[in-house]
Amino acid sequence: MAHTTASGAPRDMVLIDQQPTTFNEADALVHSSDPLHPANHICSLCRQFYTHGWVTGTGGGVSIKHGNHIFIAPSGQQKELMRPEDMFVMDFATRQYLRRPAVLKPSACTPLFLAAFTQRGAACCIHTHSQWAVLVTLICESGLQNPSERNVFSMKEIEQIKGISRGGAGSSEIAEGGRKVGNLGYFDTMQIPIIENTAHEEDLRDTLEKAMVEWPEACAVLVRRHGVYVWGKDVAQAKTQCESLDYLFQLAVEMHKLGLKWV
Ligand SMILES: CSC[C@@H](O)[C@@H](O)C(=O)COP(=O)(O)O
Ligand SMILES: [Zn+2]
Repeated sequence: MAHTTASGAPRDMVLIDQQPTTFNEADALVHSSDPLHPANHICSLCRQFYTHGWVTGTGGGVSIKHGNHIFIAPSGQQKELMRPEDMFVMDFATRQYLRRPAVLKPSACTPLFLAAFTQRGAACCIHTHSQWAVLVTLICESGLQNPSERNVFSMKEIEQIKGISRGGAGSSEIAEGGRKVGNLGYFDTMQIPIIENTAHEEDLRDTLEKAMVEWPEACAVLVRRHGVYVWGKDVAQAKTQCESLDYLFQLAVEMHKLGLKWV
């Protein structure tokens, strides 16, 4: 059995740095025997997402909002090897870290995850580097599907579209801002905006927030040549929407190769 950390360092070294002999209040935030506790859940989700090719090579990530606490994985670490004690915990109201593991840095995706929690009332946000998501943004960029839709991915009349909600988070009939909620129907056109990539992940925040405002029904934002951010009112909704979208992105790429139109 490999006794190494997500960064590849011997596990014992990090245990000395990160696990004080006295179990303090900050550490209590990430220790639970409940597999659905956010600190445990992020680790198991990352292991699953790794097998889909969504978070390989340290890319991508996931964050969970639990009450007033935001759980965030560390930056630049192997996502499939995450441990609960590697998690950062932020107070949502004050944006102060309640727990910062020594040595590690919080994910560069943090401002993007916070945008989903703040603007959409989401409780989970997933970022993938899925090749299907990247390819869809490249096909849109080429204008070969629809020259007037380089900044949005549209699809309709595919059964899996019914797995996508309008807005991704919220449970009432009409959410804040007047947008409709509930899932898309078979004859609805699903539209996912595409924003341009930036040199640094955190610099995506302004355009991602703008896209959230301009596309109030979208439950995700594609990032050109990079991946996708998908959110939901809870972990289950964020995860299943991410799965449905990845299915649709792959299908779209295969349809494109066959010369078929998406809408
Ligand atoms: C392969 S590096 C990818 C990163 O630059 C970034 O795009 C990403 O998704 C993960 O950022 P991280 O700060 O490691 O959580
Ligand atoms: Zn990324």
